[in-house]
Amino acid sequence: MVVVKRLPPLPTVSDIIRLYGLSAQQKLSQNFLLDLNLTNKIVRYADIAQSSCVCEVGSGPGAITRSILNATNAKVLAIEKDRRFLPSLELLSDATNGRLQVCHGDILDFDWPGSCDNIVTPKPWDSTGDLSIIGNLPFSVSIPLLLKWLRYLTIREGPFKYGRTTMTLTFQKEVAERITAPPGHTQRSRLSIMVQSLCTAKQCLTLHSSTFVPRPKVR
Ligand SMILES: C[S@@+](CC[C@H](N)C(=O)[O-])C[C@H]1O[C@@H](n2cnc3c(N)ncnc32)[C@H](O)[C@@H]1O
Repeated sequence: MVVVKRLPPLPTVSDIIRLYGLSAQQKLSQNFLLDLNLTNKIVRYADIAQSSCVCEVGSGPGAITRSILNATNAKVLAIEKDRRFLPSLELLSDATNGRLQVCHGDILDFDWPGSCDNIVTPKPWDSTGDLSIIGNLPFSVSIPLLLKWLRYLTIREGPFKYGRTTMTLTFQKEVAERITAPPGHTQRSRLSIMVQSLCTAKQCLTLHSSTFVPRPKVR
């Protein structure tokens, strides 16, 4: 039986936002999830219990981060571009005895080998790897990031050199529909073909815009 060490009592994510004065910035697509029941559900869909390392893209105030830390014993790399979130993420890191590592930077330039080679054991390409990726993606970055990762997939580089990597990511609804559209579907596009030729893609959950704070202007 695997015993998962849960986080000690902490201020709520809403308290963290208030305490640190973390107003959302539209230019960084900051739309936060504050409901831990929902972030727990997202993490359950991600099925990361067996992963030894979980990379979270854009941790922000850390609700998904907390859910990952409560659900698994994995090492968590929180990649966040906005330095205003670093103190609150470091606070969370202290509560985990360093199981959470905070990486300040842009996910588009992330040094995968430098950050993961010492933590993740490479597996054969066709078997489940020890690395998982999760993220409530900044909408402004989601398509360039996906295209960059598809390129990495073809050469088995970046996050894809450790075996099969599970990615659980949020996209705008119409982008998710394009990614998963089967042949003949009205949303079938180049994106559907590129993604589906390299990955198994499925839509797990539809998040209503009212679940984000602030509410995004897109669907
Ligand atoms: C939609 S918010 C999600 C925040 C948090 N994970 C949540 O669910 O509440 C996107 C987060 O990604 C961060 N971000 C934006 N662009 C980024 C980039 N290029 N690299 C890393 N993080 C980025 C933002 O600062 C923000 O914290």
